[in-house]
Amino acid sequence: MDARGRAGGGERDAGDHGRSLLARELLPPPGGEGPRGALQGRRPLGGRYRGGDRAPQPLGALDRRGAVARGGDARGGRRPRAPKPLQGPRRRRGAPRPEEGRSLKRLVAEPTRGPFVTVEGLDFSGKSTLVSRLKDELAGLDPPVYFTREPGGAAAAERVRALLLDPELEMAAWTEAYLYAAARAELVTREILPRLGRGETVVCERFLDSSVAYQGYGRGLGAREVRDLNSWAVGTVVPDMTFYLRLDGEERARRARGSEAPLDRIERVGDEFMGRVEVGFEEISRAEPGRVRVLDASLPPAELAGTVRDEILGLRAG
Ligand SMILES: Nc1ncnc2c1ncn2[C@@H]1O[C@H](COP(=O)(O)OP(=O)(O)OP(=O)(O)O)[C@@H](O)[C@H]1O
Ligand SMILES: Cc1cn([C@H]2C[C@H](O)[C@@H](COP(=O)(O)O)O2)c(=O)[nH]c1=O
Repeated sequence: MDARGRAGGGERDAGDHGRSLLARELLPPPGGEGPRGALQGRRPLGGRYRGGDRAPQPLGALDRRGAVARGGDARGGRRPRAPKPLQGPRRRRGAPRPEEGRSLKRLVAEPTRGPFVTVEGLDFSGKSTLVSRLKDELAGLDPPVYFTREPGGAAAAERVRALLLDPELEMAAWTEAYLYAAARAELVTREILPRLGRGETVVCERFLDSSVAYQGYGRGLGAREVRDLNSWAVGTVVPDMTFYLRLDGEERARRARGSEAPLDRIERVGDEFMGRVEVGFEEISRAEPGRVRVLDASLPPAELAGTVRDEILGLRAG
């Protein structure tokens, strides 16, 4: 349960059961080092990134297969030890399986990556309402649609969520940014990557854009710095499509007043902060019109859900 008493969308103890080959390769051995073997040789935590002038990988730059397949360092630097890539040719759903005689390993390495969709927006813009309708509209599909949220969606990440949203806690802006990134690393490694690798669709309420908007713009840490920090957490996982729920301040304030739940630590920061966060989301959507679809969040919930459902079905159809 979170600060508002809501259960996590995809919360479950990931455990070891049913984990895909890909996930097993990404997860550390017991007592091992970290979510990616790639974390060897990383820059030290703490202090600002002084890694020189290499730009982080632009969001939205990778195609669906490539986003998971390529194991290289998103910053073009030292190549991390790459996970085994999903690099085989794409097999259309229903097409004949590769001919007999090919090794099991080869077959395992050839699933079609599923679409990764995120829902973004300011607090009270209607993300949870939209996602809850989508759960009904997209139930029972094969491959399934998996719904999750950030921060959270995995046992350890839900614990981090509780810390992040605890109104009793104070923390430095970089501490906050690292904790969001840590929760993201857990969710990506344990839940998102394995599912995409099995061809499932993943819909995530908030993702990296929220860190860029809230910590990068809102807290003033810088969009590039926050993306850079998060490159270790997301690896090469980039949303195929992001729905940004745009809502004017007045309607947002009206919805906030109508909410009975106590405000969490971030919601308490104040209007100026939220104004900067909004600028962040607007900048992201301007910079990446191909990935970010802006929705008028004042439309009726059923209309919004219908639009997003159709887009997701379109993505699944390829
Ligand atoms: N399309 C809509 N039209 C009118 N009211 C809406 C709409 N969508 C959501 N609401 C209402 O706005 C309030 C906030 O919605 P919701 O909890 O879905 O937002 P949220 O973006 O998930 O918020 P948070 O990020 O703070 O969790 C709720 O009272 C909800 O009923
Ligand atoms: C992922 C992410 C979230 N936040 C903020 C945004 C919200 O205020 C809370 C999450 O609560 P919600 O009810 O689930 O929307 O956390 C952030 O500041 N940075 C992030 O990366």
